[in-house]
Amino acid sequence: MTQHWQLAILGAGVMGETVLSGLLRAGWDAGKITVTDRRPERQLELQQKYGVVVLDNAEAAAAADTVILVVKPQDMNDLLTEIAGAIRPETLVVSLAAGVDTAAMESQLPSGTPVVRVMPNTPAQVDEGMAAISPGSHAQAEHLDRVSDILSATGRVITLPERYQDAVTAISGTGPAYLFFVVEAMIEAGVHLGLPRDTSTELVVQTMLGSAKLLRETGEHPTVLRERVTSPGGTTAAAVRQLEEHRVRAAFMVAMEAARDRSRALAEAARLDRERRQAASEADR
Ligand SMILES: NC(=O)C1=CN([C@@H]2O[C@H](COP(=O)(O)OP(=O)(O)OC[C@H]3O[C@@H](n4cnc5c(N)ncnc54)[C@H](OP(=O)(O)O)[C@@H]3O)[C@@H](O)[C@H]2O)C=CC1
Ligand SMILES: O=C(O)[C@@H]1CCC=N1
Repeated sequence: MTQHWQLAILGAGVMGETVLSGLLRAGWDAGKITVTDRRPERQLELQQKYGVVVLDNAEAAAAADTVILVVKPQDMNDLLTEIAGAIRPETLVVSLAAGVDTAAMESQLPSGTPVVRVMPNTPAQVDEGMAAISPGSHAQAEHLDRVSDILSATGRVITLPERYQDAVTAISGTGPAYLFFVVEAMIEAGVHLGLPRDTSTELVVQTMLGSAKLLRETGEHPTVLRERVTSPGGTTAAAVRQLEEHRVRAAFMVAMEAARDRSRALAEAARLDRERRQAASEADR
């Protein structure tokens, strides 16, 4: 893959490393990717493991055409303040943070900076990621193409209006955790039914993988696939009745609403933090 631009990944924790390792697996040039992180031991680890150059945030942003921000939402205001002076008119800024909207980022960057907001997920670690991307007010098709190139190295990419991003965060961004939770519960249930833990784990993981593949490859509605497993008066009907009685479907609904609301609350907290800083800096003058 020909990589025409210099990339900086600012904040190489779980998700930053997921993007970095995915790009390198896909054949991107390590010499054209710089990374940053807060802790010196983490910086050394990244340098040794991936052979990438580690810089500070402002240096990395100044040298890059595309700057990918992968810090926690709560750390975003500090990071934007740190790099704003290093952003050139042609620099594309990409954020992977939950809840942080493009208007908020644009307000902290030089006027006219193209910004793209992304919600990725960790299955990108095995090239089965799902990412939704949304343009800010100055992002053009070429910027979306560039972000799509980066994320399609590790999975699927869709472009959506930004108003959907809180819901996307609740579904595909957070979703792997719900599925791991279900897997944990099923493994534990298998152990309670008397299976050895490793046997229960193998049965559950392969069932999860096979079911996902069946959904994707047949394109059938999940209700149809579930009905095919449900013999009249059989074991599945007995189990699903219990899931309904324990309101598992309703629990998913409220859990995902809570994730969506938390995404919105993170944006609101960041907004209040910016206003507090603004007021403090005006009081200092
Ligand atoms: N994990 C996931 O499944 C997903 C995460 N995201 C988003 O990705 C972002 C990162 O999440 P995640 O990777 O899980 O979090 P991590 O805490 O694992 O990674 C964030 C990293 O950024 C570092 N950091 C913080 N501030 C700075 C700074 N100013 N300069 C350089 N590095 C800094 C942190 O250092 P330190 O450890 O010292 O704090 C940490 O190593 C979040 O905004 C999250 O919403 C989106 C989708 C999925
Ligand atoms: O839990 C979080 O806030 C991040 C965003 C989506 C998945 N993990």
